[in-house]
Amino acid sequence: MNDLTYMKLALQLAENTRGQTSPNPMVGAVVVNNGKVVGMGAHLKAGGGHAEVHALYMAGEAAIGATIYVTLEPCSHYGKTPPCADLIIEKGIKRVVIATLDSNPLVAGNGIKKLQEANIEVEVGVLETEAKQLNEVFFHYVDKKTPYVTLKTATSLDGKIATTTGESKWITGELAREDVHKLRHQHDAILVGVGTVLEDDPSLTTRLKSGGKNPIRVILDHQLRTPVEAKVVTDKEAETWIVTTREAPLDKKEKLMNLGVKIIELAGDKIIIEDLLKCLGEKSITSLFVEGGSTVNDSFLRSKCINEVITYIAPKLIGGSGAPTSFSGIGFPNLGDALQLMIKEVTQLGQDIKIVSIPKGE
Ligand SMILES: Nc1c(/N=C/[C@@H](O)[C@H](O)[C@H](O)COP(=O)(O)O)[nH]c(=O)[nH]c1=O
Ligand SMILES: [Zn+2]
Repeated sequence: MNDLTYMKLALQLAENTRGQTSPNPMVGAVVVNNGKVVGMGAHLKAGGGHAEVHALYMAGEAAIGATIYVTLEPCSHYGKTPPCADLIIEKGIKRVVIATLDSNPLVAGNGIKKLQEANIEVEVGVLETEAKQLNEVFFHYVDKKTPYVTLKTATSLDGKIATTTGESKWITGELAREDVHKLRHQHDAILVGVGTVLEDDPSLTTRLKSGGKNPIRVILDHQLRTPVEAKVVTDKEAETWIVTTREAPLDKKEKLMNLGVKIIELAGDKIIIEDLLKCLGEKSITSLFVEGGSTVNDSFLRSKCINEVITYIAPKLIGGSGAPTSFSGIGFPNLGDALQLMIKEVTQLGQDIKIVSIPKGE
């Protein structure tokens, strides 16, 4: 067993908390003494104990002279819990192996400095790429203060999201749709346009056999056309925020607010995606799952604010020039302006293909 083995275990512990630690990063820690794992832990929720605290608590006396593997630099500032760097020193740890530094420039390196001043051996960069990938949403949010945007589409082989008569249930199969619900669980918020609310009356909740949390539902609706009897208003399954503009009629605003909907009014008479993301970031939304429809997708596409695209393709041919595709609106008239992506992953889910891609140059 070596450093890689134990850091892989720490990364696995962190990965399994995906969707429950926001707005904090996912972190895993493993304490090893004389070739034996004597403690392990993960940060389970924001405000809860950090991974190192759980692992050191489990290790007890066995932490003396041991090595701790942590996927992110131990914190050195008093947040909701005392600094882990101090605890590591207090518990007698001899060596600290860290996968990656904290991305917050205010704290990066302070934890390490504290440890080295206490004559603890520190090594940084073990499985660094994996650790950065694990928390790419967190690092993006710390850096930009806006949510990491994942745009998802589900189409037939000929790129349709519905038939010419608007029928769309379902294009993709069980496994692909279950995968979408896992993504909903992992995101702080899910976003659709009012067109999708009017067309599908979606609930936008997470329905997984193993349970899962419902993301906050964000509806883009600049004239406030969302019906008061829509599921997202009446089902009380999750918070619903409707983003609108000064064009919204006052009486409709009051009616929806009385039904528990949060109304976010942006300046101007149309919704600018950059302003929307800034506003959501200020409300601690670190990850946003854009589930369409085609008008909203077009606005995000042209805003160049997409961080990841997930495309599900079903082996069906729907046809019909009037059948909608995943992006409508004006798009990019010049091919040279098209959003160039890089494919990161292609998997098959039942009969459907899932493609994960990111904008080139990300
Ligand atoms: N038509 C399809 C989708 N359609 C996606 C959206 O248009 C739907 O309104 C939304 O998923 C409905 O949300 P719900 O009510 O919470 O189930 N998405 C998919 O992955 N496959 C499809 O075949
Ligand atoms: Zn900590």
